[in-house]
Amino acid sequence: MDIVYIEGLQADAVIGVYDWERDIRQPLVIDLELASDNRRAAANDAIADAVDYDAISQAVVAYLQASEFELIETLAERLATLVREEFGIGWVRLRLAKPGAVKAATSVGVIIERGERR
Ligand SMILES: Nc1nc2c(c(=O)[nH]1)N=C([C@H](O)[C@@H](O)CO)CN2
Repeated sequence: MDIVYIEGLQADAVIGVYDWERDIRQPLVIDLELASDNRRAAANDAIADAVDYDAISQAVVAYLQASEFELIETLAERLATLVREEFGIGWVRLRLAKPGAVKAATSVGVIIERGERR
């Protein structure tokens, strides 16, 4: 299995459990590892045969900007489903960070893996 990755994808979203968080947008940072078999794309030198990190980045940012969940767990789960279903990705590892959430921490967040790694 090969991997196509996206690192440090940033967007602001309505996210959080507290009342004050429902009226503001907060920065989120996403890292994605996407299962791929890069051999066909490499052999044909064709984007049509590749996992298109640009198209996936655009879809993820659009989803983040429109989302209004309370928990980052929920958002992470929905993003993993979006990537797998819309782009036919068999396995994804997703790290969702909410850097401003805890004053004493550089960042907090979740890491999930969904699908079969093969
Ligand atoms: N496991 C989680 N813990 C917390 C979350 C969360 O989404 N998942 N959210 C918050 C608050 O919204 C916090 O980010 C405000 O600073 C607290 N704990």
